Amino acid sequence: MTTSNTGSPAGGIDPAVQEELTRLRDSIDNIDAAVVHMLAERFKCTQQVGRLKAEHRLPPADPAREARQIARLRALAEDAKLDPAFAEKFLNFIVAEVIRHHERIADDTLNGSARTGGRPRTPAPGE
Ligand SMILES: O=C(O)C(=O)C[C@]1(C(=O)O)C=C[C@@H](O)C=C1
Repeated sequence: MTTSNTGSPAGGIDPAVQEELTRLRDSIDNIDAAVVHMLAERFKCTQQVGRLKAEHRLPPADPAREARQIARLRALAEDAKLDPAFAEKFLNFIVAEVIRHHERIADDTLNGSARTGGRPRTPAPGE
């Protein structure tokens, strides 16, 4: 091709099409904002779970719980006409991040940096 693709036709976008696109993008922006807020709330809960697990020396990951969550979300996705494989991948992506947080909290709890307000603990002499 000799012309570059700028993403819009040379004569500009039909105003009716532009209006429809803007309307849909406004909804997408609202949905994305809701997703971010819901994820933030979910992470607030999982941070508390991470602290509880660390205090009681429980393992960061619970594969049996994850299996139940995946089965449930796959069924919900199917009902909602969302690809269940995508729903499973999305949950796994989030849970992997949660487990990383749990491991960090457990580490901080064991090493005492939680008592220093999250700052790295000063190592003892010879450490
Ligand atoms: O329910 C727990 O035990 C959690 O730690 C939360 C959570 C989750 O993000 O949903 C994360 C890790 C576990 O493997 C299972 C579930």
